[in-house]
Amino acid sequence: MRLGGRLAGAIDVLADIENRKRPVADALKDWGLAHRFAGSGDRAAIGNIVYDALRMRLSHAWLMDDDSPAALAYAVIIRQWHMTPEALQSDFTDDRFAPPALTEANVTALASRNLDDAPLHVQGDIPDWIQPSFEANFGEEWLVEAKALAARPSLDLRANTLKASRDKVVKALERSGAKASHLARNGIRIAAGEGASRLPNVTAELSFQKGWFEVQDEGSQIVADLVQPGEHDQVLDYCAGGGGKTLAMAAAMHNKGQIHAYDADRKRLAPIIERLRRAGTRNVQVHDDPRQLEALKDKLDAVLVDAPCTGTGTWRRRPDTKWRLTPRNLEERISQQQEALSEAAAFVKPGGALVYVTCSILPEENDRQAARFCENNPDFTVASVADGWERLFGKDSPRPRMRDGGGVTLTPASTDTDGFFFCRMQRKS
Ligand SMILES: C[S@@+](CC[C@H](N)C(=O)[O-])C[C@H]1O[C@@H](n2cnc3c(N)ncnc32)[C@H](O)[C@@H]1O
Repeated sequence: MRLGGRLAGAIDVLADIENRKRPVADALKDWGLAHRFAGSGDRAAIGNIVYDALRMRLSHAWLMDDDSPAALAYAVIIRQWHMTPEALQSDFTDDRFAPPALTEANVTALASRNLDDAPLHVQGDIPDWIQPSFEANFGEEWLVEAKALAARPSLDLRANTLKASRDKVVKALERSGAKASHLARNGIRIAAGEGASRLPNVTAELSFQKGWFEVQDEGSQIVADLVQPGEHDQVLDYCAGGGGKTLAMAAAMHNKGQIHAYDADRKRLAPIIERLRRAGTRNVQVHDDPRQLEALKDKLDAVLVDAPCTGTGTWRRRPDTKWRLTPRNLEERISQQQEALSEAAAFVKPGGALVYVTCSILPEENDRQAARFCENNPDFTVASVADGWERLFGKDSPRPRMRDGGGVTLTPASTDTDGFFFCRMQRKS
């Protein structure tokens, strides 16, 4: 397929997502099934246009004075893939699969509008109602943070040191452009490509089947590292889900001590079994019934609550969720977080730690939750993360946003990772 056919395909997918309120992955998959002649390169290029359009939906629509799927898709090629409207039109003249040309109104708007004149939330490509939360969290830097959340993310992997060193994994994935990450100790990064370029399917590699590495954002690796579980510790991962953090902690503990992995949702927990097997993990017990945890009350050195959240820190990877999020969703997540925190706290032994993590960058879900928890549970106080950060990642490493309150926020703009919040609350001895 030439660019015209790919652009037309992306317009169909964007229309499907909008009309039927469908997840991006489902809409892309259906398009692929209905167009079996399209090769993997075509499908990847269409996916790139769709994801790029959703990441910068507001600013694209403002500059085109049009939020139709066609206007958004054209804006991607012109603004993000750096082709001029003239070059595009000449490329499309003999392409019968190309979409209808840009409208006169689009061309005029694009030539005359300047994004500096747009409302600030449009410049930052975030929903208007969430701007005050960004301002509260990042002060004058909020627009920089918002813009960084609209960029394409890299593909991040974690070397599973139970089976292979980071060097060994980097070598195995050399032809994919894999390099050691700057921050995470076992992190490996494959840079985001530009335009139609696609990321490699690393899970098809033999080295993945052998358990040498996991796909995990560097931010997620860093927060798991910051838990700093000792080799003889008893740890509970209370919201273990598919086990991303459990696996990272199990390797950091050198397969020693004990991790209990629990999740209230059995379906989310299910994939952990196969992942633990592939990783060669021997220090994890999986629990899908809260009654199995009864005997652990007041006994554990560290309890991790990787809480359900709005996922605002992962907007680069899941840009459709940016536009679906509502104030009501945020309220729901806040109350689920409070519930999970108060349930999990019961397992922390005197002198132990309750670790609170989200993949959100909103203060309502982060510092404010930690502060509220400590206010209601005077047995717990927030501990500083600064020393641990230096010890783990070095003095000169990029710094997350640290607050006086003790929690740290990782962001694409500060640490070049997904957005994550980490806070350690120590229980009195
Ligand atoms: C952010 S996800 C966890 C991701 C996982 N830790 C990882 O690293 O792959 C949050 C999880 O919390 C679980 N959850 C929500 N409320 C819970 C509760 N009260 N008790 C236990 N798990 C809960 C959800 O089912 C969901 O799987």
